[in-house]
Amino acid sequence: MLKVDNISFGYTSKEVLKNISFSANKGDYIAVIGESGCGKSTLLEIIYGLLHIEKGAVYWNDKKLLGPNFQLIPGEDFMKYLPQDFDLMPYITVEENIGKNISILDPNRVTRIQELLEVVDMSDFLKTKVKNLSGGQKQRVALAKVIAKEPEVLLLDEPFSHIDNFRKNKLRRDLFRYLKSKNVLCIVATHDATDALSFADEILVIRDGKLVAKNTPEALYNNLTSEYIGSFFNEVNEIQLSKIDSKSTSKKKILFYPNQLKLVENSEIKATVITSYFKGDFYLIEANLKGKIIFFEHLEKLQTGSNIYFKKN
Ligand SMILES: Nc1ncnc2c1ncn2[C@@H]1O[C@H](COP(=O)(O)OP(=O)(O)OP(=O)(O)O)[C@@H](O)[C@H]1O
Repeated sequence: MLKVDNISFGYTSKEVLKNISFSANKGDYIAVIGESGCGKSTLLEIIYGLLHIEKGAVYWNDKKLLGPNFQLIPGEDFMKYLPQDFDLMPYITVEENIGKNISILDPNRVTRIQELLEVVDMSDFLKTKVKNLSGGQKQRVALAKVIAKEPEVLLLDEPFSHIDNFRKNKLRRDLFRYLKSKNVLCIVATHDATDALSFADEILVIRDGKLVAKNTPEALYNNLTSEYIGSFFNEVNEIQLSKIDSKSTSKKKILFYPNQLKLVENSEIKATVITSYFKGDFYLIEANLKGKIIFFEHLEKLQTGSNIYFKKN
């Protein structure tokens, strides 16, 4: 089990991580989300042992990890960390790069490299020099390289940021299935809602260096209590209750997703259409409701300026 116990850290006197605690088990996939600069990469670097912490500690199976001030080479052997600027050697081939993380004494070396390249869908590039690959291809090779060592803990920082949507979905499914089968604990810092919602066992939400929520994807999505968290997954409407309930005089604000508003023939909740955004299966409609911008889903495009009426699901 990995235990992060009350860690705080600052690059300068200003703390960028504050009292972070959580634990995770082998085989878990934990997604770390939060706005840019909130401290996600810093957290991964502390866990891996690249940054020295004065406050708090990180434990693996009850053993306290020493951190960079006590190691000749910073970083733990049983972990692998893939930073945002994936570290590959450009002038050697894909095969040689991945081979760097597999012992030359391993009798299955060649088949392991092939198996890893299959996971990231790069089998055709075995003999290609890394400098001749695109950004997304390099990222896939970098992923194959970090899993080559069969780490017990894998820390990935924005692992699919250079990969097109066309490949991303299959790659995510193949990679996370592979990591589960090997019982690897994987912690991923991500801006991508699908990385977190569809694959994670648990999501950690960081805001201004603090851990503000930790829960399953379903619990976080369905219990919409914070615009900060909800807007990571979808558009979030925040509306004063009295604007959608004529009987209410409450100043209380409620939060809801676009699919929780339904268009009706007539009602007391009237809005004006601003724009319709095509989303594939539906249009996301932006409308003005008594001076407040709201979003809702609708199957057809709506005329800008037309009046519409709602009820809340
Ligand atoms: N080497 C450094 N020296 C000083 N400050 C740093 C350093 N690295 C990061 N920071 C600062 O620490 C804070 C947290 O940065 P971090 O990279 O952990 O955020 P993040 O959540 O990973 O951001 P992003 O999503 O943009 O990658 C930011 O304010 C950043 O400017």
